[in-house]
Amino acid sequence: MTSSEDLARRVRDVSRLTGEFVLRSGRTATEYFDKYQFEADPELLDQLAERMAVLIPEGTEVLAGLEMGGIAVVTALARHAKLPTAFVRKQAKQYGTSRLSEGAEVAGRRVLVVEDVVTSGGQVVISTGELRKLGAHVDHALCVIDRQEGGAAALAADGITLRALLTREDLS
Ligand SMILES: O=P(O)(O)OC[C@H]1O[C@H](OP(=O)(O)OP(=O)(O)O)[C@H](O)[C@@H]1O
Ligand SMILES: O=C(O)c1cc(=O)[nH]c(=O)[nH]1
Repeated sequence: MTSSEDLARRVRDVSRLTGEFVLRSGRTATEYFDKYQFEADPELLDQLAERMAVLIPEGTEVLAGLEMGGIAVVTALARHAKLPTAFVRKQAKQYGTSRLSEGAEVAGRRVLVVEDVVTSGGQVVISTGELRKLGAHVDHALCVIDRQEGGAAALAADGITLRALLTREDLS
């Protein structure tokens, strides 16, 4: 099995970019992890998912991946966890089923929010709020990379405990 250090190195090698980046939160950064690079490599994504599966809190009934990068992660994770999966849009679909959360039913179930990268925690807080409005019980989120920029604290303030496979420190 690949060591944790080797896995972190592979993620860093394929996804770490330097330059000037505007982030989702509006912050600027000189370092950016292009998650689509590790998500586009099926072997690497599967190894990440295998490691993340052991971090799933006991009692989780549904895995909910966030659009867009979180969808690939949650799909890979579900293959290891054998749990039903929901795919959470940023905006409800404007036609057809009009759903914000597609796939597995979240109402009344213990839902784990699955994300690729957490920076400020803003997107997880927004999507968790929407899942809770749909009746989901959310108290944990799991991500591939925690950039360690206040996301865990922002989530904690909203009653969400963040678990991360890798931190920015692991990738430096
Ligand atoms: O913790 P935050 O400050 O909210 O930032 C992290 C969010 O930003 C990125 O998403 P992005 O907007 O790039 O969306 P995408 O997955 O649709 O590409 C990332 O996938 C998280 O959703
Ligand atoms: O905060 C973000 O928007 C963000 C940071 C990062 O490193 N990677 C990413 O995809 N989004």
